[in-house]
Amino acid sequence: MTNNTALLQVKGAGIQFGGLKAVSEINIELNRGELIGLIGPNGAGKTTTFNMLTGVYAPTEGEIVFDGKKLTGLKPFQVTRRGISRTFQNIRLFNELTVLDNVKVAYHSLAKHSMISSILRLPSHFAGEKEMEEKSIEFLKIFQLERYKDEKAKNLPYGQQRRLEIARALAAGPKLLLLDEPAAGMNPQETHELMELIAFIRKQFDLTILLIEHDMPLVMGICERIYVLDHGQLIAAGTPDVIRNHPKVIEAYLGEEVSE
Ligand SMILES: Nc1ncnc2c1ncn2[C@@H]1O[C@H](COP(=O)(O)OP(=O)(O)OP(=O)(O)O)[C@@H](O)[C@H]1O
Repeated sequence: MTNNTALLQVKGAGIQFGGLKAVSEINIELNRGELIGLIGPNGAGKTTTFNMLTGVYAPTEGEIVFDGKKLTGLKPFQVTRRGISRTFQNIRLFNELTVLDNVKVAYHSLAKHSMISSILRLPSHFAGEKEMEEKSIEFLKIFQLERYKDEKAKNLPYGQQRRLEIARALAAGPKLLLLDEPAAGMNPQETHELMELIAFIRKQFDLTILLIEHDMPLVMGICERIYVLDHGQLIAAGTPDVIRNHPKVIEAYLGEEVSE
């Protein structure tokens, strides 16, 4: 099925590492404004899919089209500029930088003032810096992190670090936000707050969101549709109700429990 309004089209994309086909000919289509889940047992190929979408790995088959243009072959920074931001399964913050600087770094790539004006310390540089700082603080407020702005990122409690990572991804001004297990390691209260926050930023920033998550209540509770990967293959796609009762999905997850 082709959809001209789709923001992202993954067309038969896959990747092979030596003899291992980590992801095989998957088709994913995200419409603008959707909040979609990507689930599957350990090692199913979820993070590898994110890595293909963000230019970390070039697919060895198929192609990826984003916002009407081919994405395949672009470098990660080019993908970010096209409008895709992500968070990582293992939090990747600049630990020694302050909370505020972590957001400013992301915002920097989009700032209007140039490197030359920064080096020459032209007035336009300072105007740009000020604007960048103000906007970064706005992001921190949304994530209730403003009071930590001068703390080093590494000193934040774990749940707050996860929120900071999302704030930083958002500061890059994406159209598509990829969240890799954003609730990992959070307690139920933090997870609940995170769900509300994800729903809020989606509306506020007109985002399309693709979410990898092992927390089933979270995925089932907020996603409109869900894609399921197993052994690098897409085994099911549909609404939470369809996925909950899908025989292949039940089998894939039973397999995981047994092997664990
Ligand atoms: N750079 C790489 N080189 C070789 N194999 C890789 C590479 N990256 C991923 N793989 C393999 O691809 C498969 C899929 O891994 P991936 O991390 O995408 O799974 P996942 O669904 O995200 O799992 P989890 O839920 O455990 O994070 C695994 O077998 C993994 O070992």
